Amino acid sequence: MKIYKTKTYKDMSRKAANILSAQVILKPDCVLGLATGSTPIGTYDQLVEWYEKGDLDFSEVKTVNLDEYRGLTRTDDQSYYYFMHSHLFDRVNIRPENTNVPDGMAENPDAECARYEALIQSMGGVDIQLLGIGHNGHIGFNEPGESFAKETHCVNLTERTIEANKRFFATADDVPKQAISMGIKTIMRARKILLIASGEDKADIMAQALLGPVVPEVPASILQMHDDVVVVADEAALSKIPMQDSIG
Ligand SMILES: O=P(O)(O)OC[C@H]1O[C@](O)(CO)[C@@H](O)[C@@H]1O
Repeated sequence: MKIYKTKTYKDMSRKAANILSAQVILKPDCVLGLATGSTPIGTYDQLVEWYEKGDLDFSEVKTVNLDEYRGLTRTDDQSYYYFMHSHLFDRVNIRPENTNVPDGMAENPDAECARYEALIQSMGGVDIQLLGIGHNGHIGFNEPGESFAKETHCVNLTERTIEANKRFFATADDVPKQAISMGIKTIMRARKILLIASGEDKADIMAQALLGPVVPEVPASILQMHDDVVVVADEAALSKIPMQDSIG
């Protein structure tokens, strides 16, 4: 595991975008695994900036997103489909047909999970998977206690996640109670994983995830078992991890 400590959120975003860009430049038809949440927004903004300068070409890039709420339409501004289009897909030259987000409106969610998992495999797997981390250690929507062996599946969101995400909705009651998410097994199959985190409120969980025991109660702890993980986080998020290096 390689850990880059940056001074600020902006530096974190630039470094993360740098790592994703390197993947796109080295393999123009790569498969990027993408994430939502507030943390990756700066990373996507940086990628867009470099694209606008002519330094990046997404015309052959394919993407698969980690997760999607159940019950939100694509036009709902809180759906992850909408998020990805507004923060990245509609701002670069990626082909819409090369982007993939689970269908949260699928009538048969189990069939949708199976379709999505098969799709990822048929694309040849994920070259680099971007991840944020929840305060309870979730990655994607894999909540504490879930088996590490799961592939794409339907998830019941925890109260803590609903609480954390209610800031994006009118009330906590409006936050969907379920989601479709890549499982830990799916995530761990990615050839490279890029975990990003920012802010003091993530310091405890980052220390638990990176230094604590590998247990389903801290889903992100499984990343210690992956042989190509890069962590990019700001000083605040890494403040409970003893280390020297700092960039940016
Ligand atoms: O980046 P944020 O907003 O702190 O969210 C952290 C995690 O929580 C989620 O938004 C889901 O609750 C994930 O998509 C994300 O990785």
